Amino acid sequence: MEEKQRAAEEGGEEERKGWARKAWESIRAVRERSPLVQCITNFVSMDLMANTLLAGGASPAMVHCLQEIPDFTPHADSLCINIGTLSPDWVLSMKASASLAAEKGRPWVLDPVAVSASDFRMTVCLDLVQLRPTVIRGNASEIMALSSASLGPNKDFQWAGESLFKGVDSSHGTMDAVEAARSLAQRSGAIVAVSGAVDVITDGQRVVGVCNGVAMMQRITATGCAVTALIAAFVAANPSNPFEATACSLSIFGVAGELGMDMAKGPASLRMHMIDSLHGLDEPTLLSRVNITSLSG
Ligand SMILES: Nc1ncnc2c1ncn2[C@@H]1O[C@H](COP(=O)(O)OP(=O)(O)O)[C@@H](O)[C@H]1O
Ligand SMILES: Cc1ncsc1CCOP(=O)(O)O
Ligand SMILES: [Mg+2]
Repeated sequence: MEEKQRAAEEGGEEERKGWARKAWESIRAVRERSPLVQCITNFVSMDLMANTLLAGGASPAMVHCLQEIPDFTPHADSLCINIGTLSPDWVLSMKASASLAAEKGRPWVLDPVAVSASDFRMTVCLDLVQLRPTVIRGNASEIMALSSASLGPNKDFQWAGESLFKGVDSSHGTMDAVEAARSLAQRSGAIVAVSGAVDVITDGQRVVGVCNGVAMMQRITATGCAVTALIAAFVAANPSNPFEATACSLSIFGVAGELGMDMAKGPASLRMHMIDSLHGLDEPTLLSRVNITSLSG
């Protein structure tokens, strides 16, 4: 019995080390290739998102003007679409850009911020899901609401508590969202990532959990938006495996949060130290801290 337990623990450590190695290779690829990431994002997140991309080794560009999309999107290595401060003219840009990215075979990532805040937001998000995002990253409440709505209006199946949620912060834990995420991934063809204390990533079959980060990250606005953009950079630089790239980017962002927290006095200084830590992340630190494990076969 003891022997079996030891073997399982050793297996777990071997798996963790394997993921840590992948995480290091994936950030190296971002640093080497410096992918150009086009962001159509909310006003709140623009600064943190651009600085997170730069600290991670990517090149951010906040370009949302409809007239610029045909010239710009084909040159971007990936695209991040975030519905946080939505308005009708931006929806046109989002759809044009997502269609072009898909046409060119470029990855694009969707952040369904506060998707259940209004019918308008939900309808736009469902339309965007039809344009086949490579990755969808939201918090638990957002993924549960989007997954439920994507089943269609006549389906009587509802995720518990989903209708109570209206704001940008989650009122659910990520473990409540595993089945919703898996179901959304299967129906959309996207990798679905649910952020929280344990980030959950699924391609509809495999499910992994990322146990990095600190709770204080939730007290800084736009950390979720920023990690979605980081996913877009990682998927661009590691195109052959978007599932692994997504898990690695969430883990790396979490590690930056952990390192930043060692120096921070509160949310404002954590924001600064997190960016510094992401920029300075080295191989030994990453190899010892990445904490990704399978949650199912
Ligand atoms: N309780 C927590 N412990 C550790 N990390 C967390 C916790 N809550 C959120 N995070 C991290 O903070 C980042 C933003 O996630 P989250 O707050 O869920 O997104 P959003 O801002 O979209 O609601 C993610 O990298 C996530 O892993
Ligand atoms: C506060 C707020 N309001 C509209 S978008 C936004 C930022 C949300 O950022 P995040 O989803 O990363 O918490
Ligand atoms: Mg969010």
